[in-house]
Amino acid sequence: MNCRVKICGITNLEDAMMACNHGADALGFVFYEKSPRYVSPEMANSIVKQLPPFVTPVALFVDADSSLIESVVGANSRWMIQFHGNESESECRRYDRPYMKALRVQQGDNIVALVDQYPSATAMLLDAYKAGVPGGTGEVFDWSLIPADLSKPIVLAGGLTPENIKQAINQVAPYAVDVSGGVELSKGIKSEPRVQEFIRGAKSE
Ligand SMILES: O=C(O)c1ccccc1NCC(=O)[C@H](O)[C@H](O)COP(=O)(O)O
Repeated sequence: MNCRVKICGITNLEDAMMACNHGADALGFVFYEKSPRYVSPEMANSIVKQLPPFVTPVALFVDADSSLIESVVGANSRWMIQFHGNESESECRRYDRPYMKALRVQQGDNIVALVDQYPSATAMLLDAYKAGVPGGTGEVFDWSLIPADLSKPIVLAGGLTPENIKQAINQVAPYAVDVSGGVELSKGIKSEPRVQEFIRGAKSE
C-alpha cells in the first residue's frame, strides 16, 4: 500500500512537524470556529511558513465567506483548499487554487453524480454523514457504497484509525486517506504513536 496520508485538525507547530517527520503527505487546518480543532488563520499561516517541502497544507472551510478564504490562502501559495460544506462547483473554483470537495456519504446517494458535479476538483473527499456535524465525526460509513472507477481521485475519510486503516485501503483502494480523531490524544492534539502507526499502516506493503 503506498497510499497518501492527510493528517487533519492540526492546531500547533509541534504536531505539524511530528506528522511531517512520520511521513504525512498533507496537513489539514480547520477554519470552522465551531470545531474543537479550529485554528486561527494567523496561527495556521505561521505553521505553514515553517513546514518542510513536499507537504501540502490544506485549508478547510465550511460554507465560509470569501473574505475568510482569501485571508487564509492569500498568505501562502502552498495552500490547497478543502470545501466541507454545501459549496457549489462555481463557488469552489472561484479561488483559482487546487481544491478538494468533501461529500458526506449517506445510503442512497448517487455518488457518481455528486462527484461529477465538481469537474474542476483535484480530488473528492468521501466522509461520514452525521446530522448536525459537518465533519470530524470519528464515525465510519459503509465503504461498500463507494462505486469503483470514480472520475476523480478519492480521499477516504471518516472514523479511520491505526486499527482499521489497512482494511479500509484494501477494500476501497483510495488515492489517499484522511484522519483526525483516530490519531488524537484529545480534540486537536495528536498522539505521536498513533500518527506513526496510522501512516505506517497506510504506506506498508
Ligand atoms: O475535524 C473537524 O473537527 C471538522 C469540523 C468541521 C468540518 C470538518 C472537519 N474535519 C474535516 C476532515 O477532513 C476530517 O479529517 C474528517 O471529517 C474525518 O474526521 P475523523 O472522522 O475524526 O477522522
